[in-house]
Amino acid sequence: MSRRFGHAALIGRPNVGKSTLLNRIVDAPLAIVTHKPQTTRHRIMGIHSEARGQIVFVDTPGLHRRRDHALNRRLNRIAADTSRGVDVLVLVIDATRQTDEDDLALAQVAQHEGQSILVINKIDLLKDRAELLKLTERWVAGADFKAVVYVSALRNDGVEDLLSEVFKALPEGEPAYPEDQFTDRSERFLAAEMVREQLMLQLHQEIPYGLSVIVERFERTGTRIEIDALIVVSEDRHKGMVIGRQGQVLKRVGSRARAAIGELLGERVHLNLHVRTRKGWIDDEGQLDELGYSR
Ligand SMILES: Nc1nc2c(ncn2[C@@H]2O[C@H](COP(=O)(O)OP(=O)(O)OP(=O)(O)O)[C@@H](O)[C@H]2O)c(=O)[nH]1
Repeated sequence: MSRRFGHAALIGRPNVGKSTLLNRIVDAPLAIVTHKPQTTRHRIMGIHSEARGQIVFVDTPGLHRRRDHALNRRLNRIAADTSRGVDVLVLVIDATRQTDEDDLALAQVAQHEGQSILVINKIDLLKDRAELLKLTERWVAGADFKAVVYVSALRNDGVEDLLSEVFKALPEGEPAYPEDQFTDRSERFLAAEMVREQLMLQLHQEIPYGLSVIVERFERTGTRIEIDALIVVSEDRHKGMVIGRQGQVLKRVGSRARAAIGELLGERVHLNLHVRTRKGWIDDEGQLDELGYSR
């Protein structure tokens, strides 16, 4: 059997479960997952390798209706750029809830020249199978999908079916990455994302949007990895919230992130966190560059 190789983009509105699905596929906490929408800000690749071949999955930030911040405009552009030039578009929707932001993603599928697959995710939350049929009929009418796959990323149901459908849609080809590599991202980047994940879990709704994490030092000493990470907030009053009374919040973030990074990399980690205010960074093109957001 000849092997297949290609790229598949996961698209869909924020919070439908794209990151959870990507983590299932690569079997690692690669894309950060929280209960808050707009978590994914960067383009992340997850590489799946097996006997049938290799699929490079590209996770994209969910498309946003609001274009009033420079950050949102960049996120929408990354999502649109990513879906061009891939072999397969995988549109993910939430079985329990659709909004007009899903229509933005559907329009992207309708324009795509390659093949597309529809993933109806979170089926664990759906009690009535008849609902699922109605939902499917409605969505397949909107674009020319090669397949429809029912998934619960949370319970790891249907992920294998999705992989089979993607392989069918890919051209023959040899793997481009070593078989043990599961992402294109550096360990440094993954460490910063894990600190950001913990911050988002610990803080209130308002702050995480204006918050970024930079790893300033990532160094292997004999027995462990030493990491210095800087947390950037956009307002002074947020600094206190990140630190918490007697440093409690920051301490909790630090110990959980340290454990998560250690687990992902399989090594002992020492993590130092610092907090600094940079006013208005989410609207400042220069600071967005510096913080690593691609243009
Ligand atoms: N019940 C259930 N919840 C799910 C499932 N998949 C994802 N979720 C939850 O849905 C929420 C959003 O998941 P994410 O994976 O962050 O969604 P996303 O599409 O990557 O969101 P953005 O990063 O904002 O684009 C999280 O709370 C997940 O735990 C599923 O199959 N079933």
